[in-house]
Amino acid sequence: MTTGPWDDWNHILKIDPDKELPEGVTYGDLCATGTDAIEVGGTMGITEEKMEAVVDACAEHDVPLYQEPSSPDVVIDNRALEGYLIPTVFNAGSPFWITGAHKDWVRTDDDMDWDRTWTEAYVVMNPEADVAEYTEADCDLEPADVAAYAEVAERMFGQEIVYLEYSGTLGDEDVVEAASEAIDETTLFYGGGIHDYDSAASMAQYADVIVVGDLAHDEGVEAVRETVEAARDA
Ligand SMILES: CC(C)=CCC/C(C)=C/CC/C(C)=C/CC/C(C)=C/COP(=O)(O)OP(=O)(O)O
Ligand SMILES: O=P(O)(O)OC[C@@H](O)CO
Ligand SMILES: [Mg+2]
Repeated sequence: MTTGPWDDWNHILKIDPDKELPEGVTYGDLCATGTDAIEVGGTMGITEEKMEAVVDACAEHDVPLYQEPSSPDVVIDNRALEGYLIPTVFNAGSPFWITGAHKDWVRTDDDMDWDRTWTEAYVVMNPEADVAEYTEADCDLEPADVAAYAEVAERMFGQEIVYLEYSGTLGDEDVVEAASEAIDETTLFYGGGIHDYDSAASMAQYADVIVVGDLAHDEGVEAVRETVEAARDA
């Protein structure tokens, strides 16, 4: 299976263009936390203008930048981006979030930049998160269900990334462990509720890459650094 830059990552910082930074914190400070990559994205309130502003603010700093669009109309064409990580939600309630939005996107673009485009096979796990409501995800899943989704993603759909998304709450270790055991070459991303060294370590023991989001907006740089350290130690 082809590999990607994420093979060498431990930590991603996800910056939400619709959220403020804590007082005194700059995008440059967040780029300098030691994170391996920055994903720019969020579910609600996203516009091209907000996306551009964050990408431009991070562009001069030495960290790979990726856009993670929540819909085709917010995809931006910005050379500072290494590329696009496009979600597809395996447990979505509507096929629109599995292949429909993707079809619409490709249909409107006659010059797709495939060399910079990858997919992330999401399994959305927190029913309270905006992303669960947005995609009408079926979050009522046992570890064995999640493991099966992960195996299907790798073996049947050739996905290079499986993303366990607990956005806003810390996940169940048994679920993350089951998913990690179900896949071989595919890289396991885990995101949701990571807020300190220990919570980062608990997920990084099973996930290949941990994704930290709201912490950057709520707490700032030191808290994010702790999670980078945990990801590296794992
Ligand atoms: C085909 C294209 C270009 C886009 C569609 C991509 C899809 C299927 C998006 C589905 C939704 C999704 C998985 C978005 C990714 C970003 C994400 C999960 C953000 C975090 O969500 P929350 O934390 O719930 O949202 P807020 O923090 O904005 O409330
Ligand atoms: O904001 P948190 O809860 O850290 O979640 C990170 C990321 O998985 C959200 O898409
Ligand atoms: Mg969020």
